[in-house]
Amino acid sequence: MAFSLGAFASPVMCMATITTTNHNNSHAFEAAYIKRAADIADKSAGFTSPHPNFGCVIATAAGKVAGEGYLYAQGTKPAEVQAVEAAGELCRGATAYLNMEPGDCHGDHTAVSALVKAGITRVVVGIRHPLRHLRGNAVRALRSEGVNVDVLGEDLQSKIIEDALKSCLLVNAPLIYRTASRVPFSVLKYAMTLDGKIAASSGHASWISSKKSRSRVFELRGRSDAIIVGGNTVRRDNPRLTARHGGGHFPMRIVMSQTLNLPEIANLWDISDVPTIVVTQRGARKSFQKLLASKGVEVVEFDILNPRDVMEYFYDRGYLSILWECGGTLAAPAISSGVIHKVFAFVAPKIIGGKSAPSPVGELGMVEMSQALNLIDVCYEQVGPDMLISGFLQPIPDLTPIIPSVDETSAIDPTVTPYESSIIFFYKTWDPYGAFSNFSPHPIQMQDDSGNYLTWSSVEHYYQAHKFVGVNDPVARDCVEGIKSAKSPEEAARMGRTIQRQHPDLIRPDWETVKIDVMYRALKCKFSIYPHLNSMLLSTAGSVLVEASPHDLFWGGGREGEGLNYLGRLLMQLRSEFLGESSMSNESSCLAL
Ligand SMILES: NC(=O)C1=CN([C@@H]2O[C@H](COP(=O)(O)OP(=O)(O)OC[C@H]3O[C@@H](n4cnc5c(N)ncnc54)[C@H](OP(=O)(O)O)[C@@H]3O)[C@@H](O)[C@H]2O)C=CC1
Ligand SMILES: Nc1c(N[C@@H]2O[C@H](COP(=O)(O)O)[C@@H](O)[C@H]2O)[nH]c(=O)[nH]c1=O
Repeated sequence: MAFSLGAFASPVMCMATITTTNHNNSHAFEAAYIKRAADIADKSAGFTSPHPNFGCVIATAAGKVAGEGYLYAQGTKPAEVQAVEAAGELCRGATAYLNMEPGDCHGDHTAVSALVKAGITRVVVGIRHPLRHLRGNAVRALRSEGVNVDVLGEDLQSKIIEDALKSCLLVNAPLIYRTASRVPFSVLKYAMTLDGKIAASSGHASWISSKKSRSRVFELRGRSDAIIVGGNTVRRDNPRLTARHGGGHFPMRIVMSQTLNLPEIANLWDISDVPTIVVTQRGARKSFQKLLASKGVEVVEFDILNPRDVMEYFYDRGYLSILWECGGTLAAPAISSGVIHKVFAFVAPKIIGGKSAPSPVGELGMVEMSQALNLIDVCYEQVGPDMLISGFLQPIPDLTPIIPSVDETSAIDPTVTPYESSIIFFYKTWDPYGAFSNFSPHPIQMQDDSGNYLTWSSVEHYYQAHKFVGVNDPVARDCVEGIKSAKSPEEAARMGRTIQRQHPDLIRPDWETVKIDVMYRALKCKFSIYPHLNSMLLSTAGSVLVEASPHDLFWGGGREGEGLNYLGRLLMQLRSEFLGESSMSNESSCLAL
């Protein structure tokens, strides 16, 4: 079977290759059905936003497709329900293939109960739901109903399965990127001549790419929530930016203009078919803002108009994917601020020349080829006479790990089952598990290098001060004393971090290698000498512990599990060690208070 992944995920001449082995052969059917589910899920791209694209294929034990379905638009019948209805009685004992674990926005488990009631006995899931509050729920619910669930990459592993898994990631790439980066998934698209120009030096650009390529652009538009251009493109091209002939939905149009020095009459101000939003600098041409408002064009002012702030704003408004069709002036800051995830470049076999003719990306401040940004997962596809080159600027984020990697989980704590364990988040001291925070008011007594026991007001005091311990400099010794007598853990943290930033020369040279051990010793003392803390830690056995710091990506878990969560890991390691000991023992370098 051969299925295409659609415009954002074109399979044509992709760099990834599949090597077939015996193991792969046994997974070939599984992979084909999952790819089919991803393929039909892709049909709704643009319509389901901000929901994911869901597809479901039901196959009988004999390998016959009995029913299919995909989520047509948000609020419509779930893919699983449609597939079950189509398959009818053939569902009994059949396998359902889902490109993504179903969500459960309304709390009614519609998809799960449809599969269970229909008599499906096995479900193969492409990827777990990317949103943390939904991730794992449906898989757990199906398993608790006795359905055999296999998740790609977890329960099924082979090269061919990896490839099918990738199809599932690609079909919901916008949601995955949006979740990880907290900006909408952004694609920069441009058409350029073979000599790298997006217009003649006069600014004339219609047309560089062929009609076939431009039809492809309509498709890309139809998969996006909005299209962005800069002020110059509006002044020069008077674009419409509609998805005409594309068959997709009609995206919003967004114009970024600092000056608002824009024409009074423009195609984009005609909002009879699609709305337009103009984003601008606060206070820019108030009279023009009024004119736009009178035509029904929404104007949004920013203190400083830049791509990142604009993208964060549209993230908050729920946008999933954005197509940038600007020129190089705006494309450059969009790339350098890290908001562009994917590039679609249509290269036409034409040469226009011209020293001042614009190119697709303006100044990025790079001076050596070694600084060039390399695209990932590059695809080459011929569209009419043009070549379409597409690829990602940032790798597809891995949202699954919490500890962070599945392989490491059992090494850290064998009581934790990756994916299926509940997660206990802690962060602020007033949270239910706030005592796990290093800021909790639990003094510890630790032996110093000379064997004397010193009291530290909190783990944080001890940790921050040890950045400067052993440095042969009176200023470093003062830092240790200053942090030790800080009035609160917050103050200790502030002092330690500020001095580290301003005087990196005062930090002990081995800090990066010893800091985990420093923290481990302090935590071991804290959880050894306070019996109620020890019990609290043991009571969490089997759960993943995550410090829910959105900022600290080393000690904390980050906003969406992207952090390394070293504090959570150390606590799980300690828990495992305590559970392995018959009685609580005190570390020799730590004294009970
Ligand atoms: N072949 C192709 O694929 C395409 C070709 N073109 C061609 O390119 C030319 C226009 O390119 P270009 O001049 O680069 O136009 P852009 O579309 O990149 O627009 C640049 C404008 O964007 C606005 N802007 C808002 N915020 C920022 C910011 N933070 N940084 C930079 N600019 C910002 C400014 O508008 P303001 O001045 O109003 O404040 C600026 O002048 C035209 O000839 C057009 O035909 C354009 C798009 C695609
Ligand atoms: N010149 C050029 C493109 N230019 C882009 O398309 C916009 C015009 O869109 P519309 O008014 O809807 O047809 C224009 O402002 C610019 O953003 N695109 C392409 O695929 N190929 C081309 O050769």
